[in-house]
Amino acid sequence: MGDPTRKDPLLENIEQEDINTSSNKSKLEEDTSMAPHSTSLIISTPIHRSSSRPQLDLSGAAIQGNFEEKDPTILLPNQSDDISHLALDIGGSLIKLVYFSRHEDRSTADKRKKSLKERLGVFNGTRRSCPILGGRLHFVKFETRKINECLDFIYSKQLHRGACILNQLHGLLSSTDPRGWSSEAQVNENAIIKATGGGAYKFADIFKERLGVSIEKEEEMNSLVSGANFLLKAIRHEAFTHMEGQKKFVQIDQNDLFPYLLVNIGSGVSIIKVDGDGNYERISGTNVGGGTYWGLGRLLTKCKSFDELLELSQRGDNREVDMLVGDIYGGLDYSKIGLSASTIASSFGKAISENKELEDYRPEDISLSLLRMISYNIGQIAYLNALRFGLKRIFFGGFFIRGHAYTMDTISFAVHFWSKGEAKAMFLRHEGFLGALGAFMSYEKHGLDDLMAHHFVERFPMGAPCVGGKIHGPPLGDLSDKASIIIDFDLDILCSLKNRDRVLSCSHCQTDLDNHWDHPHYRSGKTEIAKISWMEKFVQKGTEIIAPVPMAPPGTTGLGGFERPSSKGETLRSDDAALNVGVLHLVPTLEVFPLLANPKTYEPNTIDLSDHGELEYWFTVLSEHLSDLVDKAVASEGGTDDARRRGDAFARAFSAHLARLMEEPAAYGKLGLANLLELREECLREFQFLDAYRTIKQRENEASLAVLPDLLMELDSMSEESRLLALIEGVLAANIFDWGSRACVELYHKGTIIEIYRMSRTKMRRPWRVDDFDVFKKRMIGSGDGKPVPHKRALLFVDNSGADVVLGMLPLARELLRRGTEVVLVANSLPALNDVTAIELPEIVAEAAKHCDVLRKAAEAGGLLMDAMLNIQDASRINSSSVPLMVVENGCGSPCIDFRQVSSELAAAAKDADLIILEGMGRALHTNFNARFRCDTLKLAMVKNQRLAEKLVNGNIYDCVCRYEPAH
Ligand SMILES: CC(C)(COP(=O)(O)O)[C@@H](O)C(=O)NCCC(=O)O
Ligand SMILES: [Mn+2]
Repeated sequence: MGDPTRKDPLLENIEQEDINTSSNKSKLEEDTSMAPHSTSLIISTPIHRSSSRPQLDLSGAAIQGNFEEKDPTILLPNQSDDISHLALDIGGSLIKLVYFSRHEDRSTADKRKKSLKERLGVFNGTRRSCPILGGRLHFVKFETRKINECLDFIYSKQLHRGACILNQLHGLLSSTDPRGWSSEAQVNENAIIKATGGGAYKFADIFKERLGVSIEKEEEMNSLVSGANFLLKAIRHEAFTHMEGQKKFVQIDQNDLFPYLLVNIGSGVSIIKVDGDGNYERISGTNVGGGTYWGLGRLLTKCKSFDELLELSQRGDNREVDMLVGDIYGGLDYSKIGLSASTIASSFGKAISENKELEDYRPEDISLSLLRMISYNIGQIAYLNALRFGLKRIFFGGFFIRGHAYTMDTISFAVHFWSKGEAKAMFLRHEGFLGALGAFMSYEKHGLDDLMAHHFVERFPMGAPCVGGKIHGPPLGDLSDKASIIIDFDLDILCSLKNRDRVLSCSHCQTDLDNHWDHPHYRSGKTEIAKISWMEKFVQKGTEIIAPVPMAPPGTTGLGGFERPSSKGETLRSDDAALNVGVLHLVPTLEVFPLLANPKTYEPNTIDLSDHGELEYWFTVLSEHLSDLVDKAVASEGGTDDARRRGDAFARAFSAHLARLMEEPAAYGKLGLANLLELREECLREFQFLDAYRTIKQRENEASLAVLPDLLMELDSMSEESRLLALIEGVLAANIFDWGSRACVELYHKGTIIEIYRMSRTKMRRPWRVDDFDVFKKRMIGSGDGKPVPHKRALLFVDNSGADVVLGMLPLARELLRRGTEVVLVANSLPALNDVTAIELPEIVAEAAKHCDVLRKAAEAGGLLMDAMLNIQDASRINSSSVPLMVVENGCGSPCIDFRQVSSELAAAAKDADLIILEGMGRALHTNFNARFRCDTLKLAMVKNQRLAEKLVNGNIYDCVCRYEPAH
C-alpha cells in the first residue's frame, strides 16, 4: 500500500506556504468559570494547616443540592487534593490495598449550563442520591513481610484519614456549626480502616501504633463475595476465559449472574456458592492451594520468591518428574478410556521409580510438575463442586493465579476435561483484590453499591505526581508507585535519579535515612531528602519500568494431551504492571446513551485490534505522530524548559504504555482504537498539557469566522436542494482540518487554511465512497408535493475546530434551525487534538451569530449568548419565536465516542431527539460506523487515512462517507 502522503491528490494546485504553528507560545489561562457552584451552606472557618501533611481545604465547603437529602454531596471547592477511602486484605503473603480518591466535581454548572439543564429537563431531583463526587479506585499490593512499606504508603498518601474526615464533614455540615471542625489529633482518634484477612488481626496493633488508626475487621468470605459481585456487575471487561493461551472477555448479564461458583485460590482454596448479594455458602475448599505450591516449591527448588518459582515453571518439562500414561503403556495412548500417552497418570510419579535424588532433578521441571499438580487438582475439585450444585459458571480468583497464562490454561483444561466441555473456567482481572474490594464495599458511606458499568471508566495507571502544578513525591519505586504517590508535602521531596537503592541521608543531621518517612527531621519538615524531581526520574526510568518483556506468541498447553506448556514467555512479570488492572475512574454522572438501538450488543470500535496486523499498524501510526504532538504540546505551554521536560516525560510515558499494550493488548480489558486515542489524551493531561492545540484552534477559528459571512451569502442564493447538497459537501470538505492525521498535517505545511478548504471543496464530487445523500435529501425536503415533517430535535456531534465546525457544521445547524428543528451541538468535555470543546463553542457561536440572524435568535433562545442571558434572570422566560440552538458536553475527552458512557446532559438532550449527525473519523468511522440508533442517523466523515479507506470503504484517502440510516 505505499505512503499515502506521497502522491497527494489534494496538493495539485496548492501554493507552497509554510504554516508554522509550533512557534506560538501563548500560555493557558485559568478557567475560572469551572469553579464549583455552591448552594446552601458555606463554611468559612480558617483551617489549621500543618506544614508536612496533606491539607484538607474546607473553605467554601457546601452541601450541593437538596439539604434534606440523607447523604448529600459535599463540595470542597478549594480542595485541590483528593480525600480517600481505604480498605485492606492482609493475607499470609500479600497485602492488597484498595483506595478511592475523591475528586471535586469540576463540571458544576455555570449559569448557561443551569438554564440548559432546566430546558432539557435535568433537575437536581433526578440526580442520583449518591454521596460520592466521583473519583478513582486504585489497586496496590505489597508483600506482607514488607508491611512497613505498606504503612509508609498509607501515611504518605494520608489514606488513613479519609474515612473519618468524611464522617466528620457530614456531621459538621449537618450541624451547621462552623466551629465544629476539629484538630488533626481528634480526627485521627476515631479513624478506622476496614480490613479483612488474617493480618487484620495480626497487625492491628501496628496500625494503631504507626498510623493511630483502628482496624475494623471484615469477615473474609463475606468480603470475597461482595468484591466479586461488585466486579462482575460493575466492570465491563472483568471476567474472561483463558484457553490455549487465548484470552476472551465474557459479557456478564447483570440480571443473570447468580448462582455461580467462586473459587478463591489464596494460600488455601475456598469454594463458595454465590446465590446473590450477601447470599452465599462456603460449600467446599482444599488445603492444597497457593501456599502448597509456594511452600513445597521453596523446599524443593530453593527459590526465593513465589514469582521466581512461577518463572522457573516457564522453562520446565514435567515429563521428567511426572509419570505419564505413556510411561505405563509403553509410549501408547490408553485409548479405551480416552487417555493420551501424554496424560499425567501420577504427579511426581517418576520420582519413586528412579534412582535419583532431589539434586538430580531440574528445579524448572519440579516447579512445573508442582504447578500442574495443584492447578489440575483445584480445577477438578472446583468442577466436581459445580456439578454437585448444577452450576455452569465457575469464577476463579485469588493471587495464586497472578494472570499467569499457564496456570489459567491448566485450570481451564481441568474444568473442560472433567466437564467434557460443559463447564467453563472464568478468571477475574482483579483476581487478587476481591477481599480488599469487599472490605471497601463495607463502608457505609461509599455509595458504590448500585453503580453500574457505565459509571466506571478504566484508565491506564499512570498518574504523574503533579499537584497544583507542582511535582511532588518520594523516590519512585515502580509504575504503581508513580500512579499512587501524589502528595502535598511542603518541602520538596526530591529523589536520586540513577540509584534508587542508594542510602539517602538527611540534609539536616546527616543521618542515614533507612525509612525516611519515620525520620524526625523529615516529619518536622527540616530535611531535604533529595536531589532531583520525580519528573526527571520518570524521564529516565519511565521506559525501563514498563518496557516490554519479550513474550512468546500464545501457544497451546495441549488440550488433547497434557503437553509441555508453550503459552509462556521468557520472563514472568513480577512488577506491578503484571497486575493487569487499571485505575477505575468513577464518574457517577455518566449514562448510557438512550438512543442506542441495542445497548447490550453495542460495540463502539469498528476496527478489531485483536488482529495483530491492525494492532501493529495503529501502534506505528501513533508512535510516528508522537514527535509532532510533543512539539505542539510544548509550544502550547510556551516552550519553556519545564514544558520541554514534561513533553519528554509524556513521550516516554506514552511510548512505554504503547509498548506494554503491544505486549499484552488485553491487559486493561478489551482494547480498541478508541482506547488508544484516549490514552494519548489522558497521558497528555497527566503531564499537565491541558490543551496542546489551543493556539492552532484559535487561529483556525478566527480565519474561518472571517469567511463565514461570504459562505452564508453564497448558500442563501441557492435553491433548497442545491443548498442541502452544498451544506453536506461543506461538512465533508471541512473535515479535512484534522491535526490527528499524518497526511493532513503534511498538507498544512503546504497550504493556507482557506486554500486547503477551497481545494477540498472542489474535490467534493459525488458519488462519494459511501453516498446515501439522496435518501437523506428525501427525508429532509421530500420528493413530490408533500413536505416531510421536520425533525423535532437534532443532535450534531461536532468534531474539529476552525473550518470544520465554523464552515461545515454551523451552516448545517442553521439550515436545520430554519426548518424548525431544535439543534443541540454536542462537543467534547475535554480537549482532544484540535477538536472543539463544549466550553469553546458558545463563544464561536456568538461570533458567528453576529453575521446571521437565524443563529443569533436560536442561540439566544438556547441561552448561548451570555450577554442576552445576563439580563434575564429566568431562562424559561425568554420569549423567543426561534427554536433553540444549544450546546452540551458529551462527557469525553477523546476524538472518539463510546455511547455506553456519555454525560447526563447529553443523555437528557437525547430524549427528544429524532436526528443524530455524527461527524468526523473518530466519532463516525473509528467508532460507531456500525452502531445503530433508534432515530435517523447521518454519519459524515472524510477518510484521512489510506489504510482505513481501503479497509472500511474499499476506497482511497480523502474519500468521503455520507451514510444515512433511518430510525431503527
Ligand atoms: C485522530 C483521528 C481519528 C481524528 O480524526 P477526526 O475525528 O478529527 O476526523 C484521525 O486523525 C486519525 O485516525 N488519525 C490517525 C491516522 C493517521 O494519522 O493517518
Ligand atoms: Mn477531530
